Amino acid sequence: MMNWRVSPMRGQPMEPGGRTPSIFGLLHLKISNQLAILYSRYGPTWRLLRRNLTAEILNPSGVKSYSRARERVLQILQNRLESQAKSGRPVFVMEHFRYAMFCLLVLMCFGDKLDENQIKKIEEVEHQLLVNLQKFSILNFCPRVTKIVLRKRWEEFFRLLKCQEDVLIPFIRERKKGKEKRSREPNMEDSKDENVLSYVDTLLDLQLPGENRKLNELEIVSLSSEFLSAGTDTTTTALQWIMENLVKYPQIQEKLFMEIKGVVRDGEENIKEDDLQQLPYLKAIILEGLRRHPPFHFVFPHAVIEDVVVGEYVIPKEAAIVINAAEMGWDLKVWEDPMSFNPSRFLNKEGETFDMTGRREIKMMPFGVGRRICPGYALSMLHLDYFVANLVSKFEWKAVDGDDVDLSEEQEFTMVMKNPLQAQLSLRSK
Ligand code: HEM
Repeated sequence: MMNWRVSPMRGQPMEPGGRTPSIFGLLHLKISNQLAILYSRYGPTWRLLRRNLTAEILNPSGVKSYSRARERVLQILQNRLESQAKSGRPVFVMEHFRYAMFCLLVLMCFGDKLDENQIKKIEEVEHQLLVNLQKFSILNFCPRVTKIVLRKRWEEFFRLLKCQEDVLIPFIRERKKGKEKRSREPNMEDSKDENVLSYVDTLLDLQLPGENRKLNELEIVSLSSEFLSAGTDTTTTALQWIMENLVKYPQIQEKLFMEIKGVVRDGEENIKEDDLQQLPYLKAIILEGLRRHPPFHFVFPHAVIEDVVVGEYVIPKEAAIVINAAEMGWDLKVWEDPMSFNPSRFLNKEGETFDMTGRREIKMMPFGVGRRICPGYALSMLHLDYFVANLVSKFEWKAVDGDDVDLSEEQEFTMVMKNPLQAQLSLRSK
C-alpha cells in the first residue's frame, strides 16, 4: 500500500513511465496553488484544521445534534416543492436542493438558531464569491504586475472579501459572546439551541501549535466559507443525480417507496433519522448513485512521500498524482454492466454494509479513501439518506411528459447534469 500525503496543489495526472508532468502541468499546479492561497486567509495550518473538523463537528454525536436542524430544512424544502407542484407545472429542483444543503451547513457552522433572512444574507455573499472565482483567478498571475494592470479587478476582489467579512463576522462574534457567557455562568439555564456545538465554536477554541495563538476572525471567515462551499455543491449534485435516476426508473422509485412505507411511524409524515437504518434498498440506491455519478470524477491531487512503483508506473517522490475515481467505479473487471443503474448490486444477503473508506478494499472512491478521505463523508451519506427517503415519501416523481430523461454530464465545480433535473411532482396520498 502506498503512503499518501495530500499536496495542497491541484495537479495533472502522471504520465505512464513515471515522467513528471509537462511544463504546462507544472504551471497549472503553480497557478492553482496560488489561487488556493488567494482565497484563504490562513497559512499552512490546514492539517490541524482538518483534524479539528473531523474530531469535533463531523463525528457521530456532533452530526446527531443537528437532527432538529435537518427536520427544519426538510420542511422548508418540502414546502417549496409542494407549492411548485401544486401549480401543475414541472419543477426545476436544483436551486431548491442547493438552498436546502446550504441551509444545513450554515446551521452547523453558525448555530441552529439562525432564521431564513440571516441564511439568505450568507448565501448571497458566498454565491458572489463562487461565481466570480474564474474572473479572479487571473490575479494569481504575477500579482506584482496584475496589481498595476488589473487594479480595478483587485479592488473588486477586495470589495467582495470585505462584503463577506461584513456578513460573516457578526455571526462569529455572536457565537463568541455566547461562549463567553456560558463560561462566565456555567449553570446558566441555557436553551438547548444555544448548546448545540457549531463549527465556529470549535474554531474559536482552537490553539495553533507552534504559533501559540488562536485563529483570528479573518481566518475563521475563510474556514467557515470553505466548510460551506465544500459541502454544498457536492451533496446537491449527488442528490440531483440520484433523484434523476429515480425519475428515469419508476420501478426503482416504487420499490423504494414500498420499503419506506414499511417504516414510517403511525401518525408521522416523514421518516425519522433513527429509522433510516431499516432501509437497505435506500442505502443501495445512494451507493449506486455515487458509483455511477460521483460528483468529483477526480479526487484532489496527492503526492507520494517516497519513490514508488505501481504496476508499470514509477511515481517519483513529491510528484502530484490525481486519481480518476469515476473510472474506478465503472471498471468492467470489477462491476457487472457498470454503466447501468442497478442498486440491487449493493444488496448483499449477509446484510454487510459496503465499505467506502478503503479499509477492506477499494472498488469505488467517490469520497477518496484512507486517511485523507473527505471529512464530510458520513454527514453527506446521512443527508442523502434522509432527503431522498423523505422526498420519495412525500412526492411521486415523474418525468415531464414526453421527456426522455437525459443523463448527459457537464463539468462545473462538480460533474453536474447538463440539463438540470426537472420533474412532475405529485403529492402522495396520506
Ligand atoms: C456527496 C458529497 C461529497 C462528496 C462526493 C465529497 C467528495 C470529496 C472528495 C473526493 C474529496 C477529496 C479527497 C481526497 O483528497 O482524496 C473531499 C475533500 C473534502 N471534503 Fe468532501 N465531499 C462531499 C461532501 C462534503 C461535505 C458535506 C463536507 C463538509 C461539511 C466536505 C468537506 C470536505 C473537505 C473540508 C475536504 C478537504 C479535506 C482535506 O483537505 O484533507 N465534503 N470531498
